Amino acid sequence: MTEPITDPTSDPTSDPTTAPRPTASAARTDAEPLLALEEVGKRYRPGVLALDRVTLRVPPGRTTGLVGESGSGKSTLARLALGLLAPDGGTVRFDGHDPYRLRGRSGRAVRAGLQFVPQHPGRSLNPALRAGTAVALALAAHGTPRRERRDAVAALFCQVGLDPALARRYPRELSGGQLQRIAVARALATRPRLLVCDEPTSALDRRTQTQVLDLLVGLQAESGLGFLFISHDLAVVRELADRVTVLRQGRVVEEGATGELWDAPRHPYTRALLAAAHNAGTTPTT
Ligand SMILES: Nc1ncnc2c1ncn2[C@@H]1O[C@H](COP(=O)(O)OP(=O)(O)OP(=O)(O)O)[C@@H](O)[C@H]1O
Repeated sequence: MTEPITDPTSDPTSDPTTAPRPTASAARTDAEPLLALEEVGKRYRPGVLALDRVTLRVPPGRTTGLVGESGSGKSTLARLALGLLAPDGGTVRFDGHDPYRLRGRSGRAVRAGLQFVPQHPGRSLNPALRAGTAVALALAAHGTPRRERRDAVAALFCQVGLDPALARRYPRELSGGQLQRIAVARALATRPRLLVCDEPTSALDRRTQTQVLDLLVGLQAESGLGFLFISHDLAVVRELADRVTVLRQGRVVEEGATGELWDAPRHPYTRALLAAAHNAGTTPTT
């Protein structure tokens, strides 16, 4: 993004430079967010402003959806949330800590609470390792004793709805849906409080997408996990998000409760995303 962003809307309440920041509505959900990005900016190099004063919060046990088309800054925001990048401006806090500065033993303990579910689990799993070994390595990194790992792997496979026998398979021997469940199992190995899910279902067919979404909903109900759920597809986000932030060219154009945003989108860009979702017929069937 090289030029200042011009907003085509004539609705002044939709303009991020004039509209009130969504603090009041965010504050309504919970007093203390688990993840909070406040007025965050990120510039990769002069002229490439990936994020501009973005505020987004995920309360404990809740789901915040982040939508926007390709290049809007979603993955950059995910990397900031995970502490893989430092912001140029603003603050990022997970459980009160700056994730970029979590170091040492105490830092690792906090960091264990923050995990990632990628878009293409097949690419993030080592093809030379059996699926169970990948999960066991995550358990080992979290300090689970060797003698407990086999049972813990089996329990995690069961938790994500997989037959523990699949732990012996290599990634190439598993379906996309199975790989995504293993990615979730691996993320759960550290008993996280928040999962950052970056397009976790966009590489899956509709039926498998629904199954993975159901899995995430079930995990949240079971263990109070929070999700930052990132997608270009509003229809998918609608399935699980309590609130949605709409990002366009690095700026928040709209934020609100999912149902309200779905029923009465204020910004033309949100309306365009919704229309695209309707036209593509991407609303998952349940
Ligand atoms: N490492 C990088 N170096 C320079 N520019 C980058 C880098 N990563 C991302 N960008 C730029 O920052 C902007 C936001 O990119 P980002 O990947 O965060 O968007 P996105 O919404 O996740 O896109 P997609 O859905 O295609 O993954 C884009 O203009 C992109 O070209």
